[in-house]
Amino acid sequence: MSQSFTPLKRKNDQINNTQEESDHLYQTKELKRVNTVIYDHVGISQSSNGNGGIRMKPLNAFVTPLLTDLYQITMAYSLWKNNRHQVPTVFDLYFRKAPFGGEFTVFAGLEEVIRFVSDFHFTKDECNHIREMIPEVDEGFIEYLSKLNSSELTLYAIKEGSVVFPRIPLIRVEGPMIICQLMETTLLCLVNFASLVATNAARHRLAVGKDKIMLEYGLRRAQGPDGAMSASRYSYLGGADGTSNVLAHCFFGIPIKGTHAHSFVTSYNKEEDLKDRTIVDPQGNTHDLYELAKHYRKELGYTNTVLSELAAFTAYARTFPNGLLSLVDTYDTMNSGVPNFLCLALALHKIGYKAVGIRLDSGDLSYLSKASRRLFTEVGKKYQIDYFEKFRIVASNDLNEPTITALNRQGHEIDVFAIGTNLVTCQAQPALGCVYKLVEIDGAPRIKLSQETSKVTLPGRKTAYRLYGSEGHPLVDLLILEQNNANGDSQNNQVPKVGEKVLCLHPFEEQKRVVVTPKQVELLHQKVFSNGEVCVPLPTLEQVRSFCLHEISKIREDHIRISNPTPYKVSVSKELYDSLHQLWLQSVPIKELE
Ligand SMILES: Nc1ncnc2c1ncn2[C@@H]1O[C@H](COP(=O)(O)OP(=O)(O)OP(=O)(O)O)[C@@H](O)[C@H]1O
Ligand SMILES: O=P(O)(O)OC[C@H]1O[C@H](OP(=O)(O)OP(=O)(O)O)[C@H](O)[C@@H]1O
Ligand SMILES: O=C(O)c1cccnc1
Ligand SMILES: [Mg+2]
Repeated sequence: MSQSFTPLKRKNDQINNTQEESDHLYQTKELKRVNTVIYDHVGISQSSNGNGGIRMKPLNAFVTPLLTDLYQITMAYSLWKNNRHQVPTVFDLYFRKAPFGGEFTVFAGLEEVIRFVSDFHFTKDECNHIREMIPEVDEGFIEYLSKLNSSELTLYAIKEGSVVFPRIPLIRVEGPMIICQLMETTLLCLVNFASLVATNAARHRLAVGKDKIMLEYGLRRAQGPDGAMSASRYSYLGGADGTSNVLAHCFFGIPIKGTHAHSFVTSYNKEEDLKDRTIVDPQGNTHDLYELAKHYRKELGYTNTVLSELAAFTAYARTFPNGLLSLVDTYDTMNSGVPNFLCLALALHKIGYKAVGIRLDSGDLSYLSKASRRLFTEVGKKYQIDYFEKFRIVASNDLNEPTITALNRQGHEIDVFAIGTNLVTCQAQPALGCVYKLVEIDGAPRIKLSQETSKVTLPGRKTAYRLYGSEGHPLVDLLILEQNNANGDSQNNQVPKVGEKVLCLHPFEEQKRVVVTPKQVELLHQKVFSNGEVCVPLPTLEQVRSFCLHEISKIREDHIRISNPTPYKVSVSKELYDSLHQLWLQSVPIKELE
């Protein structure tokens, strides 16, 4: 391979930006500016490449056909050389094991997949790069690539935000071998991290509980800028209520939240650093806020609190008189931070404003949250101010699922869990293992064998149904073979029906089988892309998040609980079971013993 390198610039080539961004994009005025500066690929555009359909662009400019492994391109070249490139194929994208020792996964990343597929084409620059990388390449192949697009691809997928289980194809890709194969790495890259983060967020959400707020604070610890943007987006999808990431707010419309850092407190070294102590009340009268706070400090006997901290809180309160949320652990949470906050809360109250609360960022968060709440209630009672006992308590500091579970066990008074590192880096499991496997070629099912049964692929063109029980919970996901009729339309064989018994078999363990009489049957796959066009309206991030939370609420509690969850049943129809095992037998070479 040649080592020469020409820097690549991918512009808004070949696309006439004749249509403004459509409503489904995350729009705010600011957002559009950000889009054009940072992500020059954003927007829906009328296609100019002949297929007449709507094309969408990936939100991230790195998402191009070259965001792939070299072997995809060398294989593509070989397929073309050997005239195998047009052979019809079917590929499944699925995972084998749910992450974090759990039994469920939240499927995310589909919108980016659809955008990537819809925009799929090699620019002139990219073709030149391929020519540089493979000097022996035939010019005919480069010519072929320059005209290649996704018009012959068809994608079926489960809805983004769905709760999904092992072995069920999340996406089924159909089309000529060359283009299906060229999808592999990029699609996996787009689905794996997105689904991992969404699942991580969903699990943290379950730990935190419905009535509490969960914020994502991970930007500084994320895996680079792209990791951070994806992490904020998919944490929100999976159940976070907001982020501290400003660009994610501007770009995706995620609610933005924040407090202040220790440096803001330590930057005040002495009282005199607070040059202006005054504040104007809602009626327009000026008060000395700092003196007023010190008055309460004396009245309450909090004489040992750190005055420079009180000065810092005053400075913040002057800036945001109705938004004071103080970080209270810089010097001593219970002997300085919380009392100082209360002095300012009283001063603000006196002149017609309301403080918001505190953030705890170290120490025993159970004990400190309870002790703070006690003090809020005590002072609130003393001065007969009702809302004091409800001051918001935000907790941060390396929170993760086990810590949150421990806090729940011990009891706490935390209202908001702000989670950074563990949420965005998925420290408990850094990758999801979605794979992309060939399951049919030229109409014939294909199988990939393995010593490990779990790695054997399920051959053939399959679709999935979710069968629900009488209590409204999903009982089992069932994969059945799908066949094409003479028109090329799909025809479902043995489709499960409400009220009719269905035999559901474990794909590899014959003795594990159940008969289900579903109360509701849900088709999981829908056609999302065909004939060069996106076939479904893309929901907003907000809609996908609501859908995700609703789907999680439908799953039986024991499947999603944190410790020792019950495995959810993923099964195959009798026809698929027979086809799989027949193919398996045919494919295993018979060993000869001597
Ligand atoms: N009640 C609790 N039960 C279980 N874990 C807790 C509890 N309170 C806090 N934690 C967790 O314990 C860890 C404490 O962190 P660490 O040992 O670094 O101390 P720290 O409080 O941050 O001290 P420092 O002030 O030195 O930074 C954090 O991960 C925090 O989330
Ligand atoms: O702990 P995380 O879940 O990653 O949440 C984000 C952390 O980032 C901030 O401080 P930083 O960690 O930068 O400094 P600190 O630990 O000294 O507070 C914040 O105060 C949190 O502690
Ligand atoms: O706003 C905050 O409190 C914040 C944001 C990011 C990281 N740590 C804290
Ligand atoms: Mg920290």
